[in-house]
Amino acid sequence: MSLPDKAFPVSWDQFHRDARALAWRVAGMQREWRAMVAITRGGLVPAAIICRELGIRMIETVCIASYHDYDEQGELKVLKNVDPRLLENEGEGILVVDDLTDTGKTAAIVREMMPKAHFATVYAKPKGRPLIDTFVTEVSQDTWIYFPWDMGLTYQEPITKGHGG
Ligand SMILES: O=P(O)(O)OC[C@H]1O[C@H](OP(=O)(O)OP(=O)(O)O)[C@H](O)[C@@H]1O
Ligand code: HPA
Ligand SMILES: [Mg+2]
Repeated sequence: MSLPDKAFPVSWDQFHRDARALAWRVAGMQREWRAMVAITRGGLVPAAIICRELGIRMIETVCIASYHDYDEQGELKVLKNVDPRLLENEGEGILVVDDLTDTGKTAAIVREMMPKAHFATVYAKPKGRPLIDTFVTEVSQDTWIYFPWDMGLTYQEPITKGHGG
């Protein structure tokens, strides 16, 4: 796997704060949501935080699998679709949640199913941004976001090691 130029590690605390900030933004729209759709698997985490904040109890998933590398994304496969009732009215009143949009390919597939749904992600990269209605933080396209559920505590070399410090 090739490594990204820049790394953006996110702790559980920071993710909770950022997901809550996304909930505040969506709450500010003062809309009633028919249901929330989480894009698995990454979207399940912000979905849990946001549905709690917004009082949404009807939670559905759309399950999409992809082979992912930093600069390469394989074919996307829809493993499970949403309940057809949510597709009524082109997804109007549905809040779709994911952890991030990168190339926008995942969001584009779900957008095709529900063109009128509201798409919210915690993080966004420039290519995916046009596909998303609300997000919290934008990072550059050459940044890899490291989510807390993909990380563990490891020893860090001192910054000055090997530099005469
Ligand atoms: O905008 P894109 O380039 O499509 O990338 C964004 C998607 O990639 C990640 O999911 P991934 O497919 O890695 O699967 P996961 O959520 O199961 O980890 C992330 O959770 C988004 O869903
Ligand atoms: N981080 C984690 N998963 C991802 C990313 C990222 O920056 N882009 C696409 N899937
Ligand atoms: Mg995902």
